[in-house]
Amino acid sequence: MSIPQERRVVTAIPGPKSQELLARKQAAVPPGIGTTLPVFVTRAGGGVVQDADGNSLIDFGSGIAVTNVGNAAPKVVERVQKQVADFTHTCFMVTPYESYVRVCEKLNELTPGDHEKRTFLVNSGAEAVENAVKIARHATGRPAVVVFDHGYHGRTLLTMTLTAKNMPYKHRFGPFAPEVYRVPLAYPYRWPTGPENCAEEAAAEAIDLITKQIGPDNVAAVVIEPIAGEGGFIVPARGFLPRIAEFCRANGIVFVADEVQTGFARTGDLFACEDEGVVPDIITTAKGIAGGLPLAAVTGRAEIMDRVHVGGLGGTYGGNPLACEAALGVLETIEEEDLVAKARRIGEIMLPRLKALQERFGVIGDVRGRGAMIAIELVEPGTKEPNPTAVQEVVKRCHAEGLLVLTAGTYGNVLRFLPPLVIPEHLLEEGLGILEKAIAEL
Ligand SMILES: Cc1ncc(COP(=O)(O)O)c(CNCCCC(=O)O)c1O
Repeated sequence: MSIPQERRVVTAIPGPKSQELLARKQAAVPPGIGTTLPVFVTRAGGGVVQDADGNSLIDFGSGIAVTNVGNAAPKVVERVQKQVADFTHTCFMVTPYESYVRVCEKLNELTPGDHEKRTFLVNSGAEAVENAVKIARHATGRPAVVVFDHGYHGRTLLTMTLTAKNMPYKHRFGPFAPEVYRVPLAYPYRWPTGPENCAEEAAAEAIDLITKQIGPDNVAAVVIEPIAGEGGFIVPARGFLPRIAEFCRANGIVFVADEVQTGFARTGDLFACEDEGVVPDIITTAKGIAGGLPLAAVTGRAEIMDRVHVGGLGGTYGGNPLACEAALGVLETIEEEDLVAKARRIGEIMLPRLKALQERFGVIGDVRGRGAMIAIELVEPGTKEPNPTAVQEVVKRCHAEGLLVLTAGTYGNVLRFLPPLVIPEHLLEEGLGILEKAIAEL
Protein backbone atom coordinates (compact mmCIF):
# COMPACT_ATOMS: atom_id res chain seq x y z
CA MET A 1 0.00 0.00 0.00
CA SER A 2 1.55 3.28 -1.14
CA ILE A 3 0.10 5.20 1.81
CA PRO A 4 1.80 4.72 5.20
CA GLN A 5 -0.56 2.61 7.28
CA GLU A 6 -0.35 4.73 10.40
CA ARG A 7 -2.42 7.06 12.52
CA ARG A 8 -0.81 10.49 12.61
CA VAL A 9 -2.40 13.51 14.27
CA VAL A 10 -0.33 16.66 13.67
CA THR A 11 -3.01 19.35 14.13
CA ALA A 12 -6.33 19.79 15.85
CA ILE A 13 -8.99 17.80 13.94
CA PRO A 14 -10.15 19.43 11.77
CA GLY A 15 -6.92 21.33 11.12
CA PRO A 16 -6.55 24.87 9.76
CA LYS A 17 -6.65 23.93 6.08
CA SER A 18 -9.76 21.81 6.59
CA GLN A 19 -11.37 24.64 8.53
CA GLU A 20 -10.71 27.02 5.64
CA LEU A 21 -12.21 24.52 3.22
CA LEU A 22 -15.17 24.00 5.54
CA ALA A 23 -15.94 27.73 5.38
CA ARG A 24 -15.93 27.50 1.58
CA LYS A 25 -18.17 24.43 1.70
CA GLN A 26 -20.65 26.27 3.91
CA ALA A 27 -20.72 29.16 1.43
CA ALA A 28 -21.22 26.88 -1.58
CA VAL A 29 -23.13 23.78 -0.41
CA PRO A 30 -26.51 23.72 1.41
CA PRO A 31 -26.40 22.50 5.04
CA GLY A 32 -28.79 19.70 4.07
CA ILE A 33 -25.65 17.90 2.94
CA GLY A 34 -24.32 17.10 6.40
CA THR A 35 -20.72 16.37 7.39
CA THR A 36 -19.77 13.63 9.83
CA LEU A 37 -16.18 14.80 10.21
CA PRO A 38 -15.08 18.02 8.38
CA VAL A 39 -11.59 16.89 7.45
CA PHE A 40 -10.94 17.39 3.75
CA VAL A 41 -9.37 14.28 2.34
CA THR A 42 -6.33 14.39 0.05
CA ARG A 43 -5.41 10.68 -0.13
CA ALA A 44 -6.73 7.38 1.19
CA GLY A 45 -5.85 3.71 1.05
CA GLY A 46 -5.72 0.57 3.13
CA GLY A 47 -7.06 1.51 6.55
CA VAL A 48 -6.37 5.26 6.53
CA VAL A 49 -7.55 8.55 5.10
CA GLN A 50 -5.14 11.52 4.93
CA ASP A 51 -6.40 15.09 5.21
CA ALA A 52 -5.33 18.50 3.92
CA ASP A 53 -3.45 19.23 7.16
CA GLY A 54 -1.27 16.13 6.99
CA ASN A 55 -3.25 14.08 9.47
CA SER A 56 -3.69 10.37 8.85
CA LEU A 57 -6.86 8.96 10.37
CA ILE A 58 -7.80 5.34 10.97
CA ASP A 59 -10.84 4.64 8.81
CA PHE A 60 -13.70 2.73 10.49
CA GLY A 61 -16.22 4.03 7.96
CA SER A 62 -15.12 3.02 4.42
CA GLY A 63 -17.19 5.91 3.06
CA ILE A 64 -20.27 4.18 4.49
CA ALA A 65 -19.42 0.58 3.54
CA VAL A 66 -18.11 1.40 0.07
CA THR A 67 -14.32 0.98 0.02
CA ASN A 68 -14.38 -2.65 1.20
CA VAL A 69 -11.35 -3.39 -1.02
CA GLY A 70 -9.61 -0.25 0.21
CA ASN A 71 -9.58 3.25 -1.22
CA ALA A 72 -7.83 3.56 -4.59
CA ALA A 73 -7.38 -0.24 -4.61
CA PRO A 74 -4.62 -1.19 -7.09
CA LYS A 75 -6.74 -3.35 -9.40
CA VAL A 76 -9.51 -0.76 -9.43
CA VAL A 77 -7.08 2.05 -10.24
CA GLU A 78 -5.32 0.06 -12.94
CA ARG A 79 -8.53 -0.86 -14.73
CA VAL A 80 -10.10 2.59 -14.45
CA GLN A 81 -6.94 4.35 -15.65
CA LYS A 82 -6.88 2.24 -18.79
CA GLN A 83 -10.63 2.60 -19.40
CA VAL A 84 -10.78 6.35 -18.93
CA ALA A 85 -8.25 6.79 -21.75
CA ASP A 86 -10.27 4.54 -24.10
CA PHE A 87 -13.82 5.87 -23.65
CA THR A 88 -15.73 7.37 -20.72
CA HIS A 89 -19.38 6.93 -21.76
CA THR A 90 -21.54 5.69 -24.63
CA CYS A 91 -24.79 4.92 -22.78
CA PHE A 92 -25.13 1.16 -22.66
CA MET A 93 -28.63 1.38 -24.14
CA VAL A 94 -27.20 3.15 -27.21
CA THR A 95 -24.01 1.22 -27.92
CA PRO A 96 -23.12 -1.49 -25.39
CA TYR A 97 -19.70 -2.57 -24.24
CA GLU A 98 -18.31 -5.85 -22.90
CA SER A 99 -17.37 -4.79 -19.35
CA TYR A 100 -21.05 -4.14 -18.49
CA VAL A 101 -21.99 -7.65 -19.69
CA ARG A 102 -19.04 -9.14 -17.78
CA VAL A 103 -20.16 -7.51 -14.52
CA CYS A 104 -23.68 -8.85 -15.03
CA GLU A 105 -22.38 -12.34 -15.81
CA LYS A 106 -20.33 -12.29 -12.61
CA LEU A 107 -23.24 -11.08 -10.47
CA ASN A 108 -25.54 -13.69 -11.97
CA GLU A 109 -22.93 -16.31 -11.06
CA LEU A 110 -21.99 -15.04 -7.59
CA THR A 111 -25.29 -13.94 -6.02
CA PRO A 112 -27.21 -16.51 -3.97
CA GLY A 113 -29.14 -19.20 -5.86
CA ASP A 114 -28.26 -21.41 -8.82
CA HIS A 115 -31.34 -20.43 -10.84
CA GLU A 116 -31.08 -18.51 -14.13
CA LYS A 117 -30.64 -14.80 -13.40
CA ARG A 118 -30.49 -11.45 -15.13
CA THR A 119 -28.70 -8.30 -13.96
CA PHE A 120 -28.81 -4.70 -15.05
CA LEU A 121 -26.80 -1.78 -13.74
CA VAL A 122 -27.76 1.61 -12.36
CA ASN A 123 -25.98 4.33 -10.39
CA SER A 124 -27.09 4.21 -6.75
CA GLY A 125 -28.62 1.96 -4.15
CA ALA A 126 -31.85 3.91 -4.20
CA GLU A 127 -32.09 3.56 -7.97
CA ALA A 128 -31.55 -0.19 -7.63
CA VAL A 129 -34.30 -0.51 -5.02
CA GLU A 130 -36.67 1.66 -7.10
CA ASN A 131 -36.12 -0.65 -10.06
CA ALA A 132 -36.56 -3.80 -8.00
CA VAL A 133 -40.00 -2.55 -6.96
CA LYS A 134 -40.87 -1.52 -10.54
CA ILE A 135 -39.96 -5.00 -11.78
CA ALA A 136 -41.85 -6.78 -8.99
CA ARG A 137 -44.99 -4.73 -9.64
CA HIS A 138 -44.72 -5.32 -13.37
CA ALA A 139 -44.18 -9.07 -12.98
CA THR A 140 -46.95 -9.63 -10.40
CA GLY A 141 -49.47 -6.99 -11.44
CA ARG A 142 -49.78 -6.18 -7.74
CA PRO A 143 -49.35 -2.71 -6.10
CA ALA A 144 -48.33 -3.24 -2.47
CA VAL A 145 -44.77 -3.20 -1.10
CA VAL A 146 -43.97 -4.40 2.42
CA VAL A 147 -40.98 -3.08 4.34
CA PHE A 148 -39.79 -3.33 7.94
CA ASP A 149 -39.33 -1.19 11.03
CA HIS A 150 -35.84 0.38 11.10
CA GLY A 151 -35.41 -0.21 7.37
CA TYR A 152 -33.45 2.13 5.14
CA HIS A 153 -33.61 2.04 1.35
CA GLY A 154 -32.69 5.49 -0.03
CA ARG A 155 -33.67 9.10 -0.44
CA THR A 156 -35.77 9.15 -3.63
CA LEU A 157 -39.54 9.48 -3.21
CA LEU A 158 -40.25 5.75 -3.23
CA THR A 159 -37.18 4.68 -1.29
CA MET A 160 -37.73 7.48 1.21
CA THR A 161 -41.22 6.05 1.67
CA LEU A 162 -39.74 2.58 2.16
CA THR A 163 -37.36 4.01 4.78
CA ALA A 164 -38.57 4.02 8.38
CA LYS A 165 -36.82 6.87 10.19
CA ASN A 166 -38.42 10.29 9.81
CA MET A 167 -35.58 12.60 10.76
CA PRO A 168 -33.48 13.35 8.77
CA TYR A 169 -34.59 11.21 5.83
CA LYS A 170 -38.34 11.96 5.41
CA HIS A 171 -39.22 15.07 7.46
CA ARG A 172 -41.25 17.56 5.39
CA PHE A 173 -40.56 15.75 2.12
CA GLY A 174 -44.03 14.21 1.73
CA PRO A 175 -46.53 13.29 0.47
CA PHE A 176 -44.98 9.86 0.10
CA ALA A 177 -45.55 7.06 -2.36
CA PRO A 178 -48.75 4.99 -1.98
CA GLU A 179 -49.11 1.26 -1.29
CA VAL A 180 -46.15 0.95 1.08
CA TYR A 181 -46.76 -0.95 4.34
CA ARG A 182 -44.48 -1.45 7.34
CA VAL A 183 -44.26 -4.52 9.60
CA PRO A 184 -42.12 -5.41 12.64
CA LEU A 185 -38.46 -6.41 12.30
CA ALA A 186 -37.01 -9.18 14.49
CA TYR A 187 -34.84 -6.87 16.61
CA PRO A 188 -33.49 -9.27 19.25
CA TYR A 189 -32.12 -6.69 21.70
CA ARG A 190 -35.42 -4.86 21.87
CA TRP A 191 -37.89 -7.70 21.35
CA PRO A 192 -40.47 -7.45 24.20
CA THR A 193 -40.45 -11.14 25.16
CA GLY A 194 -36.72 -11.60 24.73
CA PRO A 195 -34.34 -12.59 21.93
CA GLU A 196 -35.16 -16.29 22.20
CA ASN A 197 -38.76 -15.68 21.06
CA CYS A 198 -37.95 -12.95 18.60
CA ALA A 199 -37.69 -14.77 15.25
CA GLU A 200 -40.89 -16.77 15.56
CA GLU A 201 -42.99 -14.01 17.13
CA ALA A 202 -41.77 -11.24 14.83
CA ALA A 203 -42.33 -13.38 11.74
CA ALA A 204 -45.80 -14.33 12.96
CA GLU A 205 -46.67 -10.67 13.60
CA ALA A 206 -45.36 -9.56 10.21
CA ILE A 207 -47.16 -12.36 8.37
CA ASP A 208 -50.38 -11.70 10.30
CA LEU A 209 -50.29 -8.00 9.39
CA ILE A 210 -49.69 -8.80 5.73
CA THR A 211 -52.43 -11.42 5.72
CA LYS A 212 -55.09 -9.44 7.62
CA GLN A 213 -54.41 -5.83 6.64
CA ILE A 214 -52.91 -5.95 3.15
CA GLY A 215 -53.73 -9.30 1.59
CA PRO A 216 -50.86 -11.42 0.27
CA ASP A 217 -52.41 -11.39 -3.21
CA ASN A 218 -52.02 -7.61 -3.25
CA VAL A 219 -48.33 -7.64 -2.39
CA ALA A 220 -45.82 -7.30 -5.20
CA ALA A 221 -42.69 -7.32 -3.06
CA VAL A 222 -41.22 -7.57 0.39
CA VAL A 223 -38.04 -5.49 0.67
CA ILE A 224 -35.66 -6.25 3.53
CA GLU A 225 -32.01 -5.72 4.49
CA PRO A 226 -30.43 -8.98 5.73
CA ILE A 227 -28.77 -6.77 8.36
CA ALA A 228 -30.45 -3.38 8.82
CA GLY A 229 -27.82 -0.73 8.10
CA GLU A 230 -28.81 2.88 8.81
CA GLY A 231 -31.46 1.53 11.19
CA GLY A 232 -28.69 0.42 13.55
CA PHE A 233 -26.90 -2.71 12.32
CA ILE A 234 -29.77 -4.87 13.51
CA VAL A 235 -29.09 -8.54 12.82
CA PRO A 236 -32.56 -10.09 12.61
CA ALA A 237 -33.02 -13.04 14.98
CA ARG A 238 -31.94 -16.26 13.26
CA GLY A 239 -34.88 -17.86 11.52
CA PHE A 240 -36.69 -14.61 10.77
CA LEU A 241 -35.41 -14.11 7.23
CA PRO A 242 -36.08 -17.72 6.16
CA ARG A 243 -39.64 -17.50 7.55
CA ILE A 244 -40.33 -14.29 5.62
CA ALA A 245 -38.76 -15.70 2.46
CA GLU A 246 -40.87 -18.86 2.74
CA PHE A 247 -44.05 -16.80 3.19
CA CYS A 248 -43.18 -14.81 0.07
CA ARG A 249 -42.56 -17.96 -1.94
CA ALA A 250 -45.85 -19.49 -0.80
CA ASN A 251 -47.77 -16.34 -1.84
CA GLY A 252 -46.11 -15.37 -5.10
CA ILE A 253 -44.52 -12.30 -3.48
CA VAL A 254 -41.14 -11.14 -4.84
CA PHE A 255 -38.57 -11.35 -2.01
CA VAL A 256 -36.15 -8.46 -2.48
CA ALA A 257 -32.94 -8.54 -0.45
CA ASP A 258 -31.51 -5.06 -0.20
CA GLU A 259 -27.76 -5.81 0.11
CA VAL A 260 -26.59 -2.33 -0.73
CA GLN A 261 -24.76 -2.10 2.60
CA THR A 262 -24.24 -5.81 3.41
CA GLY A 263 -22.94 -6.97 0.04
CA PHE A 264 -19.48 -7.73 -1.33
CA ALA A 265 -17.89 -9.60 1.58
CA ARG A 266 -18.79 -6.99 4.19
CA THR A 267 -20.51 -9.44 6.58
CA GLY A 268 -18.14 -12.41 6.18
CA ASP A 269 -20.06 -13.88 3.25
CA LEU A 270 -19.98 -12.53 -0.26
CA PHE A 271 -23.65 -11.68 0.33
CA ALA A 272 -25.34 -11.62 3.74
CA CYS A 273 -28.29 -13.77 2.62
CA GLU A 274 -25.89 -16.73 2.43
CA ASP A 275 -25.62 -16.84 6.23
CA GLU A 276 -29.07 -18.45 6.57
CA GLY A 277 -29.26 -19.92 3.07
CA VAL A 278 -31.87 -17.40 1.94
CA VAL A 279 -32.20 -17.15 -1.85
CA PRO A 280 -33.81 -13.84 -2.82
CA ASP A 281 -35.88 -13.42 -5.98
CA ILE A 282 -34.16 -10.06 -6.53
CA ILE A 283 -31.04 -8.70 -4.80
CA THR A 284 -30.04 -5.06 -4.96
CA THR A 285 -26.37 -4.18 -4.54
CA ALA A 286 -24.28 -1.00 -4.60
CA LYS A 287 -21.67 0.56 -2.27
CA GLY A 288 -18.92 -2.10 -2.14
CA ILE A 289 -19.59 -3.13 -5.74
CA ALA A 290 -17.11 -0.75 -7.42
CA GLY A 291 -14.67 0.49 -4.78
CA GLY A 292 -16.08 4.03 -4.79
CA LEU A 293 -17.12 4.45 -8.42
CA PRO A 294 -20.89 5.05 -8.61
CA LEU A 295 -22.50 1.73 -9.52
CA ALA A 296 -25.45 -0.36 -8.38
CA ALA A 297 -27.08 -3.54 -9.63
CA VAL A 298 -30.41 -5.30 -9.76
CA THR A 299 -29.98 -9.08 -10.01
CA GLY A 300 -33.04 -11.31 -10.16
CA ARG A 301 -34.70 -14.49 -11.36
CA ALA A 302 -34.76 -14.48 -15.14
CA GLU A 303 -38.47 -15.36 -15.22
CA ILE A 304 -39.22 -12.18 -13.25
CA MET A 305 -36.69 -9.83 -14.85
CA ASP A 306 -37.52 -10.86 -18.41
CA ARG A 307 -41.20 -9.94 -18.02
CA VAL A 308 -40.48 -6.25 -18.46
CA HIS A 309 -41.15 -4.93 -21.98
CA VAL A 310 -38.25 -3.69 -24.11
CA GLY A 311 -37.25 -0.16 -23.07
CA GLY A 312 -39.01 -0.46 -19.72
CA LEU A 313 -35.74 -0.24 -17.83
CA GLY A 314 -32.98 2.29 -18.33
CA GLY A 315 -31.14 5.47 -17.52
CA THR A 316 -28.34 7.44 -19.13
CA TYR A 317 -25.35 6.51 -16.97
CA GLY A 318 -26.32 3.07 -15.65
CA GLY A 319 -23.27 0.80 -15.82
CA ASN A 320 -20.82 3.54 -16.77
CA PRO A 321 -17.72 1.88 -18.28
CA LEU A 322 -15.35 3.26 -15.63
CA ALA A 323 -17.58 1.89 -12.87
CA CYS A 324 -17.84 -1.48 -14.62
CA GLU A 325 -14.06 -1.77 -14.84
CA ALA A 326 -13.84 -0.79 -11.18
CA ALA A 327 -16.35 -3.50 -10.29
CA LEU A 328 -14.31 -6.10 -12.14
CA GLY A 329 -11.27 -4.92 -10.18
CA VAL A 330 -13.24 -5.23 -6.95
CA LEU A 331 -14.33 -8.79 -7.71
CA GLU A 332 -10.75 -9.77 -8.59
CA THR A 333 -9.51 -8.22 -5.34
CA ILE A 334 -12.16 -9.89 -3.17
CA GLU A 335 -11.23 -13.27 -4.63
CA GLU A 336 -7.43 -12.93 -4.77
CA GLU A 337 -7.14 -11.40 -1.27
CA ASP A 338 -9.87 -13.63 0.18
CA LEU A 339 -11.67 -10.63 1.64
CA VAL A 340 -14.56 -12.79 2.81
CA ALA A 341 -12.13 -14.46 5.22
CA LYS A 342 -10.64 -11.08 6.14
CA ALA A 343 -14.10 -9.76 7.01
CA ARG A 344 -14.65 -12.74 9.29
CA ARG A 345 -11.24 -12.14 10.87
CA ILE A 346 -12.20 -8.51 11.56
CA GLY A 347 -15.33 -9.72 13.33
CA GLU A 348 -13.31 -12.25 15.31
CA ILE A 349 -11.09 -9.42 16.54
CA MET A 350 -13.75 -6.78 17.15
CA LEU A 351 -16.65 -8.70 18.69
CA PRO A 352 -14.75 -10.21 21.67
CA ARG A 353 -13.08 -6.88 22.50
CA LEU A 354 -16.41 -5.04 22.35
CA LYS A 355 -18.17 -7.72 24.41
CA ALA A 356 -15.38 -7.43 27.03
CA LEU A 357 -15.95 -3.67 27.01
CA GLN A 358 -19.67 -4.29 27.52
CA GLU A 359 -18.83 -6.28 30.65
CA ARG A 360 -17.00 -3.26 32.05
CA PHE A 361 -19.32 -0.43 30.99
CA GLY A 362 -23.10 -0.51 31.38
CA VAL A 363 -23.45 2.20 28.74
CA ILE A 364 -22.99 -0.52 26.12
CA GLY A 365 -26.40 -2.15 25.90
CA ASP A 366 -25.76 -4.41 22.92
CA VAL A 367 -22.83 -5.60 20.81
CA ARG A 368 -23.84 -7.06 17.44
CA GLY A 369 -23.00 -7.61 13.82
CA ARG A 370 -21.25 -10.03 11.54
CA GLY A 371 -17.93 -9.97 9.77
CA ALA A 372 -16.78 -6.35 9.36
CA MET A 373 -20.26 -4.90 9.94
CA ILE A 374 -20.21 -4.42 13.69
CA ALA A 375 -21.99 -2.07 16.08
CA ILE A 376 -22.55 -1.19 19.71
CA GLU A 377 -25.85 0.26 20.94
CA LEU A 378 -25.43 2.74 23.80
CA VAL A 379 -28.03 3.09 26.55
CA GLU A 380 -28.47 4.68 29.96
CA PRO A 381 -26.62 2.19 32.20
CA GLY A 382 -28.92 -0.35 33.78
CA THR A 383 -31.70 0.38 31.28
CA LYS A 384 -32.40 -0.01 27.58
CA GLU A 385 -33.09 3.73 27.28
CA PRO A 386 -31.31 4.91 24.10
CA ASN A 387 -28.31 7.14 24.86
CA PRO A 388 -27.55 9.27 21.76
CA THR A 389 -25.69 11.81 23.92
CA ALA A 390 -23.12 9.17 24.85
CA VAL A 391 -22.74 8.24 21.18
CA GLN A 392 -22.04 11.85 20.22
CA GLU A 393 -19.49 12.19 23.05
CA VAL A 394 -17.66 9.01 22.02
CA VAL A 395 -17.67 10.07 18.38
CA LYS A 396 -16.20 13.46 19.29
CA ARG A 397 -13.38 11.83 21.27
CA CYS A 398 -12.63 9.26 18.55
CA HIS A 399 -12.50 11.91 15.85
CA ALA A 400 -10.21 14.13 17.95
CA GLU A 401 -7.83 11.16 18.32
CA GLY A 402 -7.81 10.41 14.58
CA LEU A 403 -10.32 7.55 14.42
CA LEU A 404 -13.11 8.03 11.89
CA VAL A 405 -16.30 6.39 13.16
CA LEU A 406 -19.94 6.60 12.05
CA THR A 407 -23.25 6.46 13.88
CA ALA A 408 -26.58 4.84 13.00
CA GLY A 409 -29.84 3.76 14.56
CA THR A 410 -33.46 4.81 14.68
CA TYR A 411 -32.72 6.31 18.10
CA GLY A 412 -29.34 7.75 17.10
CA ASN A 413 -27.66 5.61 19.75
CA VAL A 414 -25.59 3.19 17.67
CA LEU A 415 -21.89 3.39 16.90
CA ARG A 416 -21.17 1.34 13.80
CA PHE A 417 -17.84 0.05 12.58
CA LEU A 418 -17.20 -0.51 8.86
CA PRO A 419 -13.43 -0.73 8.38
CA PRO A 420 -12.07 -1.47 4.92
CA LEU A 421 -11.64 -5.24 4.70
CA VAL A 422 -7.98 -4.66 3.83
CA ILE A 423 -7.25 -2.71 7.03
CA PRO A 424 -3.98 -3.91 8.62
CA GLU A 425 -4.66 -5.58 11.94
CA HIS A 426 -2.39 -3.20 13.86
CA LEU A 427 -4.61 -0.30 12.80
CA LEU A 428 -7.76 -2.22 13.71
CA GLU A 429 -6.33 -2.90 17.16
CA GLU A 430 -5.18 0.72 17.54
CA GLY A 431 -8.61 1.98 16.55
CA LEU A 432 -10.28 -0.29 19.08
CA GLY A 433 -7.93 1.06 21.73
CA ILE A 434 -9.01 4.62 20.95
CA LEU A 435 -12.66 3.59 21.12
CA GLU A 436 -12.16 1.81 24.46
CA LYS A 437 -10.47 4.89 25.92
CA ALA A 438 -13.27 7.15 24.68
CA ILE A 439 -15.90 4.95 26.32
CA ALA A 440 -13.93 4.60 29.55
CA GLU A 441 -13.72 8.40 29.80
CA LEU A 442 -17.49 8.95 29.48
C1 LIG B 1 -29.52 -0.85 2.66
C2 LIG B 1 -29.43 0.40 1.82
N1 LIG B 1 -30.26 0.51 0.75
C3 LIG B 1 -30.21 1.61 -0.04
C4 LIG B 1 -29.33 2.64 0.22
C5 LIG B 1 -29.30 3.83 -0.70
O1 LIG B 1 -28.13 3.80 -1.46
P1 LIG B 1 -27.61 5.16 -2.16
O2 LIG B 1 -26.46 4.69 -3.03
O3 LIG B 1 -27.18 6.08 -1.05
O4 LIG B 1 -28.77 5.69 -2.95
C6 LIG B 1 -28.44 2.55 1.32
C7 LIG B 1 -27.48 3.69 1.59
N2 LIG B 1 -27.00 3.81 2.93
C8 LIG B 1 -26.22 4.98 3.18
C9 LIG B 1 -27.03 6.26 3.08
C10 LIG B 1 -26.19 7.51 3.29
C11 LIG B 1 -27.07 8.75 3.30
O5 LIG B 1 -27.67 9.06 2.25
O6 LIG B 1 -27.18 9.38 4.38
C12 LIG B 1 -28.51 1.40 2.13
O7 LIG B 1 -27.68 1.29 3.22
